[in-house]
Amino acid sequence: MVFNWFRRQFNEKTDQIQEPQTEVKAEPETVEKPPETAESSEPAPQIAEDYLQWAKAAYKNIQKQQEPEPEVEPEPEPEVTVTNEIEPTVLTPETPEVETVVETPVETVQAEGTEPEPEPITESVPEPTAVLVEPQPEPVVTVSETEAETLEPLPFWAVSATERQARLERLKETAIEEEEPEPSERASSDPGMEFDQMFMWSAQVLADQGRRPDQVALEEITWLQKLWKALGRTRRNLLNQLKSIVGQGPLNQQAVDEIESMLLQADVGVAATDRVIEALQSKLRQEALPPEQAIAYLKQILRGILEEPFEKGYPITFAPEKDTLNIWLVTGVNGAGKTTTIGKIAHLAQKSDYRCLIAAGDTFRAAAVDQVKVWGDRSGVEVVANPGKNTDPAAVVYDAIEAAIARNTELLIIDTAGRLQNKKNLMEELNKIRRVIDKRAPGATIESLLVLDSTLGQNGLRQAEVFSEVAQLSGVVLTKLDGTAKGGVALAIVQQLGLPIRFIGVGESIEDLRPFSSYEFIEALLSG
Ligand SMILES: Nc1nc2c(ncn2[C@@H]2O[C@H](COP(=O)(O)OP(=O)(O)OP(=O)(O)O)[C@@H](O)[C@H]2O)c(=O)[nH]1
Repeated sequence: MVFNWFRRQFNEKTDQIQEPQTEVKAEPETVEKPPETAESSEPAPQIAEDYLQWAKAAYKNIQKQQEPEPEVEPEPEPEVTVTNEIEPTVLTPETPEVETVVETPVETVQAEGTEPEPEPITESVPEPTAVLVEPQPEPVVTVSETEAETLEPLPFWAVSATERQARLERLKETAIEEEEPEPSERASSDPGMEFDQMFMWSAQVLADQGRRPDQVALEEITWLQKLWKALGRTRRNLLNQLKSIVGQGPLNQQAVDEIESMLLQADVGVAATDRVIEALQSKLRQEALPPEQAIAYLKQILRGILEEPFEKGYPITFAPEKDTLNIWLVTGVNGAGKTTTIGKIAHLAQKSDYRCLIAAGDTFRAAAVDQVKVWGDRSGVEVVANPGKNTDPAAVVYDAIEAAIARNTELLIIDTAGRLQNKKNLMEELNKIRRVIDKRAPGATIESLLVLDSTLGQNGLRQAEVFSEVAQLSGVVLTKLDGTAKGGVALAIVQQLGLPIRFIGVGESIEDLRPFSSYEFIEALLSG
């Protein structure tokens, strides 16, 4: 089964008609919700029961997804080599014959301190200069064996009661005699269906967005739990203060002042904080807000800020179009997490059934090129790179487009300059890359993503402003949200730049990046 993360759609590889799932806007009001949950945010017991029913149905559906495919005579699956992280070899003419594209690397030596002379983009196809680095084939193993190795065993709550019992037996045999841990708070009285609170929170977030239990995939629940954990620091800071502020009864001016300082501490930034305070105060003038509704209203204001770019014309869905060439330029200062992000997006594209290719266009440092190759190996995506030092990025892009066209690639991810020292050079380099694309792939859909380190807080904003002036950005990738207690910077960035956040990174591993959902982000910040 393929889960298209870019569209959060669930396309089983059967001819079963999947009801297309509309892109869920973050405002739950705009999405059908069980009527009883339309108003209050605090589920009454009856509503909790609804969530529980929903969770049970989702859990059963997830279990069904995990069952091995029924034994049918499938056509022999092509053997897939899954490569682990190993040193790639740069293909050079001496490399033993391989079927990939091998170019004679052109060693260009630049006089010190001069930018390489821009090569004239001639009409005739120039001697290609980049090489295609294929991950070194490991001893061929079938994907299923590898999946078994690399996939974490299913979480405790996602296996059947018998499997759970078996695991407990195995644990007891090997466990050192210890106090039996207090069972975590159960969200269900039914012994056959014991969910932890995290599963229930994930289920509620999906149910509130109008998702049907039979549309939910295990990897969505897993991601929501990762998001919840990653935002833990920011949530604890915000929620503890918020509950003590709104807990004093209907919101008053003093409470609003305290909320203002709380938001500024969370790096929401002055502009976005002013908007929140203004909205709260005008609401105050209309009606007294009891605690739960005050928090629910605050969530709504914050979501409104994060979704404003969509009202200004940015598309809600940010997904490569199938069966066409999409080119995503990735930019950002070195250290922001650009290379890691490229590897994660390539991995997500692979998982979502897109044919993907990476171009190592940040040629300023050889180390950056090598790093992109390592992430190419990790994600199983080929990398087009130029073995020369400080070569012309446009030449790498040119060859990458050639390779992409030859392979019917659907998503070409281009790593671009990571330096900000000289805005003019950066702008020229990015414009030249766009000219090459316009010339070699005029029909391609081009997007440009800025990778920002969320731990930089307000300093990241200044960086973002410079890039947004020169790079015609489609959106932002916010990294390292797991590393900061100031997740509020997301609001500051959207408010300041008017750009949507497209992806968030919550860890160093390849699974730690997913498309951004303002609803889920705010729920993970302010629920609990
Ligand atoms: N905790 C955490 N670390 C991250 C995340 N994204 C990237 N990193 C780490 O941040 C560091 C920099 O990431 P890179 O991808 O190398 O950054 P870069 O922008 O390519 O910078 P250069 O490598 O200098 O070109 C690495 O140690 C990454 O593992 C994230 O979401 N969370």
